[in-house]
Amino acid sequence: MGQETVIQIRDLTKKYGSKQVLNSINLDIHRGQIIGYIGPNGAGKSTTVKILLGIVEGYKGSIKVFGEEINGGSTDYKLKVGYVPESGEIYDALTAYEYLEFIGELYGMDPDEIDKKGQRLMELFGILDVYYSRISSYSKGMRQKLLIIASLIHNPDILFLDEPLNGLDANSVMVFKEILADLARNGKTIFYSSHIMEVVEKISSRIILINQGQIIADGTFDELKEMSKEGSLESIFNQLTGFNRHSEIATEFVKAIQGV
Ligand SMILES: Nc1ncnc2c1ncn2[C@@H]1O[C@H](COP(=O)(O)OP(=O)(O)OP(=O)(O)O)[C@@H](O)[C@H]1O
Repeated sequence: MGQETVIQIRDLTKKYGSKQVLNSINLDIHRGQIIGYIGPNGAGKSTTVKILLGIVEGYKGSIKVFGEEINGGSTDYKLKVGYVPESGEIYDALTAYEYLEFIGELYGMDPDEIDKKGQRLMELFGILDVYYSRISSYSKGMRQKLLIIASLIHNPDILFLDEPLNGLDANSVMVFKEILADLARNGKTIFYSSHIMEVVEKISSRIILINQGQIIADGTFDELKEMSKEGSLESIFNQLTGFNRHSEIATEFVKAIQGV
């Protein structure tokens, strides 16, 4: 597969007002990698992803996707990108059929192709029976499955996932993890943001840990283990982000609830 760079980030810096949210991020992401992008709440993960997607502007530095600077005006690269947002902004009043037609057409797909593919993917996820039902009637997991299908319907080369397992049952999680591995084997690049360390540890070919807007670790799970001498990704995460007050905070929290 070689080392084809699909995303190149140089000195990416972003401020909201006077708050420095990203502080000189440098990254080269290669074709076929599954990047586990992790970090504490507020570290800057979503901001990075939204900048890469062209949703957030006003940053400093350079970002090239497939060799092209993304603030250069061309939005062609967006056709090659899929995105599962953390909180699904989804049109409740539409049916899955209507929603997928809408999304697919934005990507320039043929309506019949969208319909055929949409039905097949819904069938494989076990939700074909609600294809013509309004999304407002869906369970949480059904909505998540639809969001995943919508992000993949145009066969993107890069996939950004923000807590994609939200609401999925254990069987669906297993299927989805296999899908990600298969996609990566087929040369797709996956940017996976999550707080579920056991999953990130298992599926990622490379883990990037961001803290206070800076990359503080970047490597395979084995390399991170070697670096920190900790066993699980959860404990590596705690150690590298300098956090060891779990019990103390929990005790104080329970005391505060009880008013003591
Ligand atoms: N639109 C905004 N205006 C002002 N500040 C923002 C905005 N969006 C994000 N921030 C700030 O930027 C910082 C990084 O936020 P971001 O959403 O990137 O974090 P994150 O790593 O994705 O966190 P989480 O794990 O909680 O989702 C936070 O301090 C947040 O308050």
